[in-house]
Amino acid sequence: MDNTKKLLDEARNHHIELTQEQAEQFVKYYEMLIEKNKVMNLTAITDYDEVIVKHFIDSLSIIKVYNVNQALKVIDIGTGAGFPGIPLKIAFPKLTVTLIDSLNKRVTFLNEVISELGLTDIHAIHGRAEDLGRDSSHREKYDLCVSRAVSNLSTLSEYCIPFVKINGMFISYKGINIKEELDTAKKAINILGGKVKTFDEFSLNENMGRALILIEKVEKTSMKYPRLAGKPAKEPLQ
Ligand SMILES: C[S@@+](CC[C@H](N)C(=O)[O-])C[C@H]1O[C@@H](n2cnc3c(N)ncnc32)[C@H](O)[C@@H]1O
Repeated sequence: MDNTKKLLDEARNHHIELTQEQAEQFVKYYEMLIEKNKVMNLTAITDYDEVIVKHFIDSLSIIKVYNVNQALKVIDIGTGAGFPGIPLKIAFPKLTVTLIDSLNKRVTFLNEVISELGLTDIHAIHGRAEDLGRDSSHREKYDLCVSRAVSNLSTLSEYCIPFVKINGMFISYKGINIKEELDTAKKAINILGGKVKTFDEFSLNENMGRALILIEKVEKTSMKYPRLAGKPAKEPLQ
């Protein structure tokens, strides 16, 4: 089956409607990912069918719990090869997206993808969450912060919550069985001005359980946070 048709069908199975042009952008992104993966470490998953589900559909699964089909300012922390930020921008073009990663080589790749796919209102920035979260042009400037596979929820909350506006949302993409991790992180979330709204566990396919944790920003984050680079990972708030 043709690659764009496969993607359109799989997206439809997950109640996501894409246009032919969007499907072509996803296929181009896949090709660039596989090509660049030969010279740098971007993804352990390379099979097209697996990339569709485990990277693309997983990134878009947020639509189950949050309306991303609107003009929101979104930041993706520790985006790596662009997940979930690039699939979100392709599928929901009204979003304005900022991608952050501490590895410059990955940011260079992301800029190549943005340019090749002709995406607009999306920027890739090289930096650490701990530094950019203190920068007034990013701090408390986003409606939505997303992050997948970067750190435990306590550390991640210190990276992410400072970027979110009051009444905005931080959504963490996790595997299932997150109850204990969530309980451990609740105090940190509270200290940072967040409040766990809900979490949703679901299956992407028969052997891939996933969870999305929604954390609402209810108060301004104290200027004490994020702490200096490295500290949130070394000594997670508890
Ligand atoms: C395992 S990868 C996950 C990438 C992508 N989010 C995904 O789901 O495929 C984690 C990424 O987070 C980045 N990262 C880790 N700590 C970071 C920090 N403090 N600030 C910014 N990026 C960070 C790493 O450079 C890496 O690209």
